[in-house]
Amino acid sequence: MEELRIEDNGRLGPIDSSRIPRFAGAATFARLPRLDQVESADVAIVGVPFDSGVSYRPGARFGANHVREASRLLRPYNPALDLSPFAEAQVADAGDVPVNPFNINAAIETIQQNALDLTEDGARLLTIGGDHTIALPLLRAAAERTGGPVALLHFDAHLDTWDTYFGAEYTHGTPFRRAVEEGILDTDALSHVGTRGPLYGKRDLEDDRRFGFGIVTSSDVYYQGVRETVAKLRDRIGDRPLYVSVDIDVLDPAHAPGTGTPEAGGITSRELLEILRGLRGLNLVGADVVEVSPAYDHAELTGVAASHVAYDLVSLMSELPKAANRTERGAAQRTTAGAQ
Ligand SMILES: N=C(N)NCCCC(=O)O
Ligand SMILES: [Zn+2]
Ligand SMILES: [Zn+2]
Repeated sequence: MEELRIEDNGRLGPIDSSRIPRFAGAATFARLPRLDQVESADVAIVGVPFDSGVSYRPGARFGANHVREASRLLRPYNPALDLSPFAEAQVADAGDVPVNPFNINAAIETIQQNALDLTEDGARLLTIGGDHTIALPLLRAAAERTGGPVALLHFDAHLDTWDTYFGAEYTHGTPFRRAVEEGILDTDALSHVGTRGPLYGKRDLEDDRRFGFGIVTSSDVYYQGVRETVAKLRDRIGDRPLYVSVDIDVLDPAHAPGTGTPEAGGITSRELLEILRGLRGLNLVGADVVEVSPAYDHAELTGVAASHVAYDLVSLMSELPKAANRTERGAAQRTTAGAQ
């Protein structure tokens, strides 16, 4: 069947929802073309169906396709930024990374390799998870591409700088401690936003501070508001290469019930979107939206919130030039299959 896509500014855009009902056909993110349907992408969106690193409720392996389904209603013009992201840049859906559900180390390696492959030509990568374990290989790939440590802006109810769970080093509660240990994060420019909820002990916060993180808690966002939050974050990030990781549980469970480790007292989707829009112009080299677990979702609330978060992140990326990669890995070094 003919796809009847919008073409704008030479870019192959979404299927035209005025001619093919938006609820028809297979879902790609925002009904965009698949990566194999375009010559090359400036912004690629990839799914990582992996949830073998969770400590509580499972199901985030189904998150990427849930977000794709919920993204059918997105439209091509973003009024909040006065921008048409799919005309500004060629954006495409790269499908899912074929991750091993039984071997976390193998999955991490596959994710890293696929992220490197997808960014080889300077494309900026937005990943839809998956549990938060996947941020580690994505950060490794981002740091390899930029040729040094990256700034991190981490939206989450949780710190995710814990050490181990049941002796396991690579879990969804530990990616950012591992990343600091590996030297791939710029420890002058690390921020958590939306943190809240009970911890194991005060030591969690002491460790986190020692690693270099600054914290804007969920309550801080409430008391100081979006503008001051954005100003503080921008100040800390400066012009460094920036990776943004969004755990959807940063939102209050009322806004995003479909997640694995929910905590009361979260920020609203409006606050999150406004903070993201406040990052306009920063050197966003990569981003993810993780921890969407559809079995716990209701009325697609979480899927819709995550799809809008992804849309605004793609909008920010669409305005940036292709990334100037500092390092490149030859094809011979690749050991894994390309994204499916
Ligand atoms: N990354 C997420 N969503 N959660 C981490 C929670 C770790 C814990 O169960 O203590
Ligand atoms: Zn979390
Ligand atoms: Zn997390």
